[in-house]
Amino acid sequence: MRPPSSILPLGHYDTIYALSTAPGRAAIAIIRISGAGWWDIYQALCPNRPPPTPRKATLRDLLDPSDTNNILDSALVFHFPAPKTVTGEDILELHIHGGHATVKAVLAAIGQCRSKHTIRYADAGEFTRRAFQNDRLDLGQVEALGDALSAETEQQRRAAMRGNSGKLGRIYEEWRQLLLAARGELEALIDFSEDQHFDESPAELVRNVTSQIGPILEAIRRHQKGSRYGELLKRGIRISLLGPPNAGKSSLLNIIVDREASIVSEEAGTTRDIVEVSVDIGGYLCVFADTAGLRSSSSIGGVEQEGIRRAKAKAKDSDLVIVLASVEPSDSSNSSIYQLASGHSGLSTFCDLESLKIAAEAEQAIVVVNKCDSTRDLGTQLEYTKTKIDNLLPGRSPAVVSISCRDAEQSGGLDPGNIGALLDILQTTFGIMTNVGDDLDLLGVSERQSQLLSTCTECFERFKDEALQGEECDIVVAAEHLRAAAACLARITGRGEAGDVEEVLGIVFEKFCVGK
Ligand SMILES: Nc1nc2c(c(=O)[nH]1)N(C=O)[C@@H](CNc1ccc(C(=O)N[C@@H](CCC(=O)O)C(=O)O)cc1)CN2
Repeated sequence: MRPPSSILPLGHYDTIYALSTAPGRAAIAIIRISGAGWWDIYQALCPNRPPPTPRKATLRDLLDPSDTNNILDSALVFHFPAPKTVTGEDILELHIHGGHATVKAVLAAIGQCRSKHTIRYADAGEFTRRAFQNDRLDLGQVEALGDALSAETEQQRRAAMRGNSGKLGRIYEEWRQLLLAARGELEALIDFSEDQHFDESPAELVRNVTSQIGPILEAIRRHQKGSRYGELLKRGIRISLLGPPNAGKSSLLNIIVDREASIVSEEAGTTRDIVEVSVDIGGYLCVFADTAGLRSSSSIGGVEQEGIRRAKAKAKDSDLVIVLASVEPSDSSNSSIYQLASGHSGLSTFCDLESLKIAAEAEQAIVVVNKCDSTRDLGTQLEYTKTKIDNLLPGRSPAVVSISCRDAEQSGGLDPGNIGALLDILQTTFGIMTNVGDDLDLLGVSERQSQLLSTCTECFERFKDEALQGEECDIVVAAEHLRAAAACLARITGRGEAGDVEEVLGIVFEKFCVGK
């Protein structure tokens, strides 16, 4: 029988197959086969049966090619004819029962099929690589797919899907075409200026091109902002918990992650190193760094001092700083401790100045006042605390929330220890930190793409510098800057004259699993 699809595959690639669902026991497993060899595989497994109707589920017994009395499984099979498929090639999907032995037997049978096409097990990401090679996806979409596959939180998933539409790739391609056209005009000047009459003088032309790239430059800035926010969602929001020893940093972290993630001890200065814990708060991936308690005292040892140094460095590097203040009796041994407000029965609100200094410089900061136990009446004291913090961090007015780790650990109630309020404030803050405006697609710009956009703007700047020379402007040099800018855009999508596509593909496909 002739294969039902008369359309030849686009490239001359091996036929690849793989288990595309997770290995292990499951109700159903899907084996995907991509390439011209699909027909030989189908015939070997379903001898003398008519081809499946394209894109329709067809029930077939799969037989062992070396012993046709041995029915391997009763499966649903699908044929997706090239080129309108996910890889651009013919695809055969076998939806089989998920038992280990069934999957193993069917994979072994496919491996034994005879064909003039080489049939082999796929490498990691190879189906997606085919999609790229056959122009079904651009590099940005491949990256987004990788992100979608590794998304663990709702916001990671949303950011990944934003890069998936191909819209960004189309925009970059449009810009690239514009630049190439402008470069073409400049080069026409260079090549023919002696024997042809041009409406525009070279200086005028360069000026026109400069005004054409103005809006692109603006758009690039928006894309870079989107990328920063998208990365916050994808790689997680890095949060540092700062405060004096025993303020309750580790307890709070443990309550938040709801597991024993870092050492909790009554002894001051036990969290010497930085413990990083990832947690999903309202769909946002948060990476908490539980740092050594900050205190400046000559009596502390070298190891602890190193811990403090690292804590400060980490805090500078984080996206959000949570300063932990607490309500307790005064600790005279700690010179950097600061009394924010004094209250009843010898209790005051304390914070340390080092933490506040770091918060003053942080991208975002929140102050959490711990040890506000239900037994304490702290209303006015907390009001004073808020006012004091606003005075100490002018223009920042960070959210101040009171909690009690002790209540959270010990008692029931609706929201013991007010932790729910803290989590609400965190979520609101994350929303503000990642608010990219109406054009949500900008969240799909990856870090790699953003770096290329930076290089692209550098080329623009060089072009503009050259253009500013007016009559002295060197057209050859100016055209070269435009070519370099266009090449950056080509490397984003992996199309056009993108030189190092293989290298980029290597990086992008590292994330992929076999079967994808
Ligand atoms: N069984 C199965 N489920 C799957 C996939 C798959 O390959 N197989 N996918 C694998 O990633 C995802 C779906 N992605 C797909 C993307 C494009 C086409 C496709 O055939 N596109 C054609 C025709 C589109 C149409 O019918 O309108 C095209 O784009 O030309 C199929 C699946 C998730 N679920």
